[in-house]
Amino acid sequence: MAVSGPDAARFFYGEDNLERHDALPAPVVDTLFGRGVHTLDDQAHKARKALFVALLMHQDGIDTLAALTGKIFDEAADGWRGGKPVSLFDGTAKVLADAVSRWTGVPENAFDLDALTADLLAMVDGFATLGPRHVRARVARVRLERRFAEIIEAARRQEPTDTAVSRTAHHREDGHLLDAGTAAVELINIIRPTTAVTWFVAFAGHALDRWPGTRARLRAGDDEYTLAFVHELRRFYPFAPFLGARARHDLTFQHTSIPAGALVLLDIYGQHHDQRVWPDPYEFRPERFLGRRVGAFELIPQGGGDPRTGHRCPGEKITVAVLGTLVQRLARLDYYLPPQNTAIDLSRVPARVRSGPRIVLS
Ligand code: HEM
Repeated sequence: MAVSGPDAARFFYGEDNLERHDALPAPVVDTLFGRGVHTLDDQAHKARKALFVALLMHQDGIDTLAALTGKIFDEAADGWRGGKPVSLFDGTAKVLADAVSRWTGVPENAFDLDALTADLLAMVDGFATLGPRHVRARVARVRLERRFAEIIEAARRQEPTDTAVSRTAHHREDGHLLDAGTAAVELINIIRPTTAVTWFVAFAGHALDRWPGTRARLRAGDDEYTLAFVHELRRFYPFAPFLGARARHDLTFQHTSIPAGALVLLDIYGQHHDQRVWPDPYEFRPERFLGRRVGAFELIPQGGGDPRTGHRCPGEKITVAVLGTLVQRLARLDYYLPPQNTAIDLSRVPARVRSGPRIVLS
């Protein structure tokens, strides 16, 4: 059963209504998420989630990652100059994979950066599609889980430090370390989705092209407007289309019965384009977020409710901070879009800008 709207989100995240194990299709687990925190419930979820909250929701750490990403983006953009078209998508993905690897403390020579970036993108790009992209996603997951398990084992042979690699390696539940494979899955659950912010940077390139009036306040470094722009990006453009969970017992939602075990889908895209919540939902208008307090169940590209206790994404603050830094930098770059097809390709999940977009820096 599909449900939509803030009341549906409240119901979806309501204590004791739904559970996650067995809710995600195997093709999604075997590519995008791995067998980790996304599939846990109750006490097991609480214990695992504590690790992510500690690693990802600390303001100093968020600021450090955003600043590092900005610095690496500036260096990369210098290399994009010279008149040749560059894919904003590919260029940004490499910046993000580099920044998050350094921030989490992945040993410097553990990966070839291009190969790592390609594998991280493949896991996101192929989870919802059968065929070659899906095969590529599975191969990427197997390869990265194996390599990250080695990195976890190496970290265990060293004194604990403050990095995410070390803290994941030494994280204990019920007094026991996680097996190295599971610890690897959870480390990838930080590195992969940070790289996935690429999709939204590409959407920002699309938005700046379609609505050039949005550029000035970003360029000026107006942080309040930048936050509004980032929220509007995450509302307007499609990313995760829906979330799934199973009814723990017989339930009723808005007079409709949901039998125990039934799959409940929360329609994210539908909620973000519901005009009762967002007037003129198909207009890209960052101003709608200025001065607006966003409720915990209204804007849900990364889930709803409380990320500390429920399944809501613990990386949302990181996403917002990193995107804010990058969209301001993008707005300040002097570039143009050569002729290309910038349509949003909805046949892909996640959708993406068909051409990248490709930009030319002067
Ligand atoms: C492109 C940006 C991102 C999007 C669209 C996104 C979206 C989501 C969604 C929809 C969920 C599932 C919520 C649920 O099951 O109720 C989720 C969970 C999660 N996300 Fe993100 N995310 C993003 C970025 C990040 C980042 C940057 C990190 C880490 C640095 C991260 C780490 C996680 C983790 C660990 C979970 C599992 C939480 C749990 O099951 O308790 N995500 N994300």
